[in-house]
Amino acid sequence: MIFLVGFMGSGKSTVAHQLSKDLGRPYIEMDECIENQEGLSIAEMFSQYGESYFREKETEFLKSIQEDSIVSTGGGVILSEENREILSKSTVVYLKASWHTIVKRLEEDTERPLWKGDVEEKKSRFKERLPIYEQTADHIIVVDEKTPKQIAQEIEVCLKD
Ligand SMILES: Nc1ncnc2c1ncn2[C@@H]1O[C@H](COP(=O)(O)OP(=O)(O)OP(=O)(O)O)[C@@H](O)[C@H]1O
Ligand SMILES: O=C(O)C1=C[C@@H](O)[C@@H](O)[C@H](O)C1
Ligand SMILES: [Mg+2]
Repeated sequence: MIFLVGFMGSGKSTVAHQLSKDLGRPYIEMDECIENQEGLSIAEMFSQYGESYFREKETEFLKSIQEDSIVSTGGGVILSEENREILSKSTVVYLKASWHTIVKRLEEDTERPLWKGDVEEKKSRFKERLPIYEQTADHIIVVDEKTPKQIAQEIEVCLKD
């Protein structure tokens, strides 16, 4: 299993798709799978049942993955110790994007429940998570100013080591 982790907008979904094509391996979009299982969007889960409900579903989903695949995780997957424990049994790649890159990419976004409101709040969430992504990762790939193809190729090199 290869887990791609990183903040919202760091390119996990985009790069997972590219890697999957390059390596001929299946990929899983965690957020989407949970939404399908629950029959609700993430925004609806947050508003109807609260963030903790979504976090429980995230852990259940991680535990249930069987197929050896490339997993595009949710941005907050590294928050729980239990999740980090599960991730540590596989290869974890952190897509490290700068704050500037994230803001540029999510400028138009209205869907992500944790990308709303006060900019300082969002920035402090970003800063708080940085060290956790780094500690959880086996490989750190800086993604700023790179194409998805370049990023996938860098990952492929790391995976060979
Ligand atoms: N290397 C890149 N260069 C330019 N734009 C990119 C790159 N990677 C992703 N993007 C764009 O940035 C936005 C966010 O990318 P993506 O949805 O892949 O991020 P994510 O990490 O999966 O986010 P989330 O955690 O919210 O699911 C998309 O509009 C995507 O097209
Ligand atoms: O960063 C986060 O905490 C999140 C990121 C998204 O991928 C979703 O998993 C959800 O919106 C929460
Ligand atoms: Mg995504």
